[in-house]
Amino acid sequence: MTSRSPYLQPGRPAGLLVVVAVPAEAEAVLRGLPDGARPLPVPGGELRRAEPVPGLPVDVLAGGVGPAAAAAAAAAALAAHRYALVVSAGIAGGFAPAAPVGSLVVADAIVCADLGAETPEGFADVTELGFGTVRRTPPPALVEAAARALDAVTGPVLTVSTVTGSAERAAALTARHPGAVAEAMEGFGVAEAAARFGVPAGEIRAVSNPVGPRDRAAWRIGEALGALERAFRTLPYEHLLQEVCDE
Ligand SMILES: O=C(O)c1cccc(C(=O)CC[C@H]2O[C@@H](n3cnc4c(=O)[nH]cnc43)[C@H](O)[C@@H]2O)c1
Repeated sequence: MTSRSPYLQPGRPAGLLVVVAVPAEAEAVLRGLPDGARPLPVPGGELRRAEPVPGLPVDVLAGGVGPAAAAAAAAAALAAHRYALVVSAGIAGGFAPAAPVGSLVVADAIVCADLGAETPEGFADVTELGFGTVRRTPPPALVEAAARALDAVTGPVLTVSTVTGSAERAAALTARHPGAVAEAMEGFGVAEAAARFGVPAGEIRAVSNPVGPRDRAAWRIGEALGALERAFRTLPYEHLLQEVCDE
């Protein structure tokens, strides 16, 4: 096993960190994992550690809603424990027709869609403005293995700080990010924290609502949480960890 990450040393266990936003998502993920997850402290709270494969810990942390809370929570866990892979997970809005309600999505790019400035020529992201990045790319082998196992759609997943509530904004996002399959609020924060620790990151989402005109009554959160549970029951953990260690 070879790895560029200083966090993956031979003989030292390193598992998977799953960062969700809220406790309902954490419970759904944990229902998909073997019983007996135990609490472990992290700065500012606690996570729950399950072991779907002996010696392979899967830690589930509810980090809060939005990219800032997610980044802070992920960084705290990464500083406290050793991980080979970090995954942002939860419910999301799906872009039609690629990602209908109830479907699962695996990000092949994690894109911060609203970090930038309005200019006379339109929106310019921070990369265009000359500061940092708005895109993190999960390891392709990880994306392929997870998507195959979950029968999931793959494509860019956008991180936004405001849930889209109009057809106009949905159209603007797909025009700027062709092929985007979903939007959520935490993925880029988690990926930024992971990058700082030299750990690969991915994003898995279960679609609870279409991205578009605001219709809160149409959100199918129960259905999405069920899909999230199935995803975490199905993931081939050993294979995924091996893929990122072999990168
Ligand atoms: O609009 C509301 O009334 C409302 C009430 C409670 C919660 C919300 C949220 O926006 C929760 C955001 C939460 O869920 C993820 N999520 C799910 N669907 C979307 C979406 O279409 N766009 C962005 N984020 C979404 C997100 O990752 C947050 O964790 C709204």
